[in-house]
Amino acid sequence: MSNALWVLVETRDAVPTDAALALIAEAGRTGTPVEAVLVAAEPGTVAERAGAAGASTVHHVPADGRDPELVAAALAALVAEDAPVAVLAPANTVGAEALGRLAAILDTGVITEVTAVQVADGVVTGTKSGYGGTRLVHCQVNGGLPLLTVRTGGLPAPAEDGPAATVTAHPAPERPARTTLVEFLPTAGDAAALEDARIVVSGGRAMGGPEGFDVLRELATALGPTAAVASSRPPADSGWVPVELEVGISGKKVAPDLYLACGISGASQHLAGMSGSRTVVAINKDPQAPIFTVADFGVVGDLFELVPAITAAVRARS
Ligand SMILES: Cc1cc2nc3c(=O)[nH]c(=O)nc-3n(C[C@H](O)[C@H](O)[C@H](O)COP(=O)(O)OP(=O)(O)OC[C@H]3O[C@@H](n4cnc5c(N)ncnc54)[C@H](O)[C@@H]3O)c2cc1C
Repeated sequence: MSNALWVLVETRDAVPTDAALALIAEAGRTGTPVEAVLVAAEPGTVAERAGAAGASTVHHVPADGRDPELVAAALAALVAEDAPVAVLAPANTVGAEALGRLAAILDTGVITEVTAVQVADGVVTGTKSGYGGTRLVHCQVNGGLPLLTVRTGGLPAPAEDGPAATVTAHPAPERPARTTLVEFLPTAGDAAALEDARIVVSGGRAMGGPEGFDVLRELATALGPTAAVASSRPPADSGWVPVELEVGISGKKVAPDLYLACGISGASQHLAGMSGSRTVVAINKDPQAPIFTVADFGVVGDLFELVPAITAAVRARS
């Protein structure tokens, strides 16, 4: 059995995502050796970047890493050769589905949406929010190989000062027959940015329509490329923004450094998607709005006056 934590590394245009590199560094903070698993046509720059972030080895499987069924099959074949201490993946669409499938293949448990990982005496524990975002809980897998999806938005960027990792080549998995990925459709640009964003500017029903989100996009643009726009459920349900921008129990789970909730009341279903955020700032006209109970900083006022003023202040500083 390998004594390492395995981290599933995703790439965009053959470059590892910031989320994957941050997850390698988070795994390294447990004091356990870290190895990366890359499912992609070519290793690209992953050996250098993953090594610099703290991985000693990159297990390279030449297959389409955007297909969760292939990723699960690749991981299952690797685990059969050399089982790790645990497998970690970013808590995004591919990571969640791939580890869910892997759990079914290996008959083990998967802990989803964790915000921190600990390893003590070989036992892996994931910290996650529970009970609608009102509590933090520690979870462990009983018996089988622990699988964990990790929210990466709030993880610090790695130092990237380590040596390049060794690349170990593995054969492509046999294609599982249950599904065929026919075509990748483009997602909204906003949606692609949300999962890795360190700042999330989120709007609720108070935005009033699609054009209401313009003030949030202007603020996100002023804050720079690490900022992205999100929404509560009503704007997504009403078609004001793409459904991929919805945050909550039935939407995306985000854990950025800063979550700015604008005109969002703070329903438990929404809190479940953003309670892992490091700092929450809320703007709401109603001083009794429940969002203020979870906010680190609250501003009672009209978002259509306050948000443009914040944007102007950010632009003035930069
Ligand atoms: C099964 C289920 C799943 C759900 N899943 C989700 C989910 O994943 N995500 C989610 O978000 N919701 C989800 N919901 C819906 C959830 O219960 C709430 O209805 C929803 O979150 C409310 O959205 P909101 O805060 O934008 O709107 P509202 O609750 O209507 O709040 C709007 C807020 O804006 C404030 N406001 C109005 N005008 C202004 C202004 N000009 N300036 C500043 N503040 C202003 C108001 O004071 C109010 O607090 C789910 C519900 C169910 C039943």
